Amino acid sequence: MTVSYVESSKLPTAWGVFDMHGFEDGVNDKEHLILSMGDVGSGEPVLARVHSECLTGDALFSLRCDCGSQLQAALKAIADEGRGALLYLRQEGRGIGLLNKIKAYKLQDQGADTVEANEQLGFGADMRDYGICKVMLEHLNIKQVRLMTNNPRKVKALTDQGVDVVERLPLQTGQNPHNAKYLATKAGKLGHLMGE
Ligand SMILES: Nc1nc2c(ncn2[C@@H]2O[C@H](COP(=O)(O)OP(=O)(O)OP(=O)(O)O)[C@@H](O)[C@H]2O)c(=O)[nH]1
Ligand SMILES: [Zn+2]
Repeated sequence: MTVSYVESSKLPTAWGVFDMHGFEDGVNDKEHLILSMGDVGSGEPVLARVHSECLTGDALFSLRCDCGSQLQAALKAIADEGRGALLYLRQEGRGIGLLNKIKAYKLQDQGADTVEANEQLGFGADMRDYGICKVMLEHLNIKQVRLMTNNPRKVKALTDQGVDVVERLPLQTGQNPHNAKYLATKAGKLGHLMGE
């Protein structure tokens, strides 16, 4: 087991008061979070979001992607149900890191799409690893999830490691003129299900 639970506290947000649980990844020293609300360990499937860190979108209001809008929509959906969990995974830039994402953005400014930019830098299109999710979910006794995502590969990655994804819920929000090409590339090259 590479990820270990460290501590929990309350986290009041604009949408309600979440329970924040901190985890430490022993392999790469990354610090991951779950924000949960309600009795998620009761055995009923849990409304869940596995969100990959995007500093520019989540914290800096970037319109280059849809991450910030998806993060807000997921937290609101969980608060509306009064029960759910958001895993916040520190795999910035689809796993290549913030500084490499800036390099990828520069290549995109020069005409590359999000996949081509990663490849020109010597990375795969998507370097993320969801291997820690099961242990994090098990800590809260979550066995079945209703997953908010447009990414079927994320569903498969979780299923492959033994997380029971009983339902996939589209999470389409935050479209704007600046991210139109980005979203089209996700649908065309990365298999994201858009337009539902
Ligand atoms: N390398 C790279 N990473 C990006 C870029 N734009 C966003 N990201 C990162 O992509 C991750 C989010 O992944 P997305 O492909 O937008 O969405 P997803 O998580 O696969 O799918 P959803 O669950 O539907 O949101 C975050 O880690 C972002 O930092 C980009 O142009 N290049
Ligand atoms: Zn983003």
